Amino acid sequence: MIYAKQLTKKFGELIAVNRLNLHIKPGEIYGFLGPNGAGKTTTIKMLTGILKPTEGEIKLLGMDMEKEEIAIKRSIGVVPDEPRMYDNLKGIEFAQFIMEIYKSPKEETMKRLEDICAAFGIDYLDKFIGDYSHGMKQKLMLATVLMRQPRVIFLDEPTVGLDARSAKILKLWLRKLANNGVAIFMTTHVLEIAEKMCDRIGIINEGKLIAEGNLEELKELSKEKYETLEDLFLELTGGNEFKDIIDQLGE
Ligand SMILES: Nc1ncnc2c1ncn2[C@@H]1O[C@H](COP(=O)(O)OP(=O)(O)OP(=O)(O)O)[C@@H](O)[C@H]1O
Repeated sequence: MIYAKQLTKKFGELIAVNRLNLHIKPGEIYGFLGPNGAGKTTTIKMLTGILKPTEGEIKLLGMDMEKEEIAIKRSIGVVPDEPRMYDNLKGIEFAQFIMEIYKSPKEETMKRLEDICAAFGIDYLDKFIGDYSHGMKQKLMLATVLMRQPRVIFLDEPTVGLDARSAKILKLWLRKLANNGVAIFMTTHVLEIAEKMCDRIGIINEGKLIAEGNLEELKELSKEKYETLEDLFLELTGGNEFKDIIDQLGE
């Protein structure tokens, strides 16, 4: 569903993503973790056709990004960390606009949108997007992606800005989609979410994928037997340099 081979992005001298290999299967929720500036968003941008890689190969749903970019973009769903929408449209107008762009069957998609809005507590489709909070925009963005039923979904920090209820609904919703064969690629800084939600986790640091596997496999990789993903993550990404500071702060 998601395949990347030797994926690399350079910004001048900086290698933001360095020879990344990924292989994500149908029904899998893949968590992509890494410290600030590690290369997560750059990876998502390349995988979703927003940014052209310097080197490497991308295939989504068996299609080659170089040859079938439009067909890929039509088939996938992307929820960016900063949802950009048209402030002068009402929520419902934005949803209809998306349906038209993607040529979604109207009646059926509208029915799904209603169900999603009911689940996420979206009762503001008749109001202008310009008057929404960050979380309200995030939920509308999610709804307009989910209503299209894409087979592959990318989410950049999906729970940021969501209240506890919406975050919980999102987790359940994504698991249901995965059970139906959808592949989900998400970044998060919330390690607890990765631990609870993801079937497999990849850790990127300074552009390189330094570890990958399910929770048990990742724990095997660490020098010490860690109980939590947080401790393991800190070890793998060099965060133990801060151990003294953490000790001073009394943890
Ligand atoms: N358009 C750009 N031009 C130059 N450098 C960039 C550009 N976009 C990203 N970078 C750099 O590439 C590196 C990776 O950035 P990226 O946004 O992918 O990190 P991230 O893992 O998503 O970080 P965060 O967790 O803070 O969102 C950083 O050093 C960043 O400064």
